[in-house]
Amino acid sequence: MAKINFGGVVEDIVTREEFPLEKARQVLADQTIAVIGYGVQGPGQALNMKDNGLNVIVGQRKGKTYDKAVADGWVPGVTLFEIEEALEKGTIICYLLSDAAQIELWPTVKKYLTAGKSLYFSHGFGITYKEKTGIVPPADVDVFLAAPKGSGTSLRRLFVAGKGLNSSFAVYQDATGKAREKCIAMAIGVGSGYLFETDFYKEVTSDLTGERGTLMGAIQGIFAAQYEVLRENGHSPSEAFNETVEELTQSLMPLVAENGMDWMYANCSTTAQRGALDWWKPFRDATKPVFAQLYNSVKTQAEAERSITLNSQPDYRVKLDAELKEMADMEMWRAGAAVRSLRPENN
Ligand SMILES: NC(=O)c1ccc[n+]([C@@H]2O[C@H](COP(=O)([O-])OP(=O)(O)OC[C@H]3O[C@@H](n4cnc5c(N)ncnc54)[C@H](O)[C@@H]3O)[C@@H](O)[C@H]2O)c1
Ligand SMILES: CC(C)(O)[C@@H](O)C(=O)O
Ligand SMILES: [Mg+2]
Ligand SMILES: [Mg+2]
Repeated sequence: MAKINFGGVVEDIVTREEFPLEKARQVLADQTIAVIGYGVQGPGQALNMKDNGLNVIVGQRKGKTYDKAVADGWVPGVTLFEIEEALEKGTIICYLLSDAAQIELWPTVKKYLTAGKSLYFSHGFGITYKEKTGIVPPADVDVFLAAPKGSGTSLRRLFVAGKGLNSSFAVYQDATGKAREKCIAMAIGVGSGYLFETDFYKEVTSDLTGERGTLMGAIQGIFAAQYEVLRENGHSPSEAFNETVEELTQSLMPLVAENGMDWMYANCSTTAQRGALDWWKPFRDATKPVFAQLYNSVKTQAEAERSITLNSQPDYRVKLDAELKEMADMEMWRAGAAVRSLRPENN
């Protein structure tokens, strides 16, 4: 493992140089990798592994998503199967159903986890909350995870562009003595950039915090707050949207991604520098208690409980669609659709 200094803290990291794709292919040469579920992570991981020369099949129930798998080039009866058939053929079972569906399907999956097989996750959820999920793998299978730090959509897009999302990896159970090398090989195979090690608890705890926090929940909240203040003070929707979201995503964030926010601060107007230097701490101080509350809600498993209970109800889809529609109907995101349609590349 490479020792990398992250701002003063040295961590062991796996890079593609130390664990090249060729090594991943050797480790996984005799394996049939069954990707169960073809939602968001399923397609990204399955297609990347196939393009990386690994032996991959997909297990998906019939319907629209199965048809999408066919459209993506998976061949029924050859590389695309009903879930149970894929579970039977697979030696590494990639459990990429939604976290709620993983609970429902677990009794079926467990039947096919015979000695020496591997169970792969992209989240620490099912195992960490085993008292709630009932997901307790047999002792004679390897259990590990590789969790791409981003959407399955970007995992695929970046792979196609010759880049890679970073992933965390963790081994929960090593029955064969080979779990760790299989885990790393899988993480490289799905198209990761570099890998950092974690455990199932830390993965789920940081992931639930991140997606509820700065990655989605907090940022949506801050967008809404600023947009509302601008609108309440007479600014037009286009002005409010451009100054809240469009400039961030189109201009500043790509630069922050390349160079960091410290560079961004050093490369804006002196007027912006003064104000942004003055205001970041009040924003930190105002939101930190909310982040502490969020972390606590994750730690006490209240978030897991809520997610399992609400996502397992029969009318879950209907209720979710209503909540998503409410967001899509916000003036801010309707203004956003209009702004996006005006981007030169969309004309
Ligand atoms: N979405 C992401 O980008 C992302 C990123 C990192 C990790 N993860 C993790 O990866 C795993 C998969 O997440 P996802 O977002 O790709 O899942 P998803 O919500 O897109 O669902 C995946 C599949 O589950 C199937 N499914 C749902 N209910 C089912 C049922 N009752 N019976 C059979 N099949 C059913 C769907 O057909 C779909 O193919 C989860 O553990 C998630 O936390 C997701
Ligand atoms: C893409 C995310 C938000 O990082 C993932 O954690 C998810 O659950 O979808
Ligand atoms: Mg997540
Ligand atoms: Mg995540």
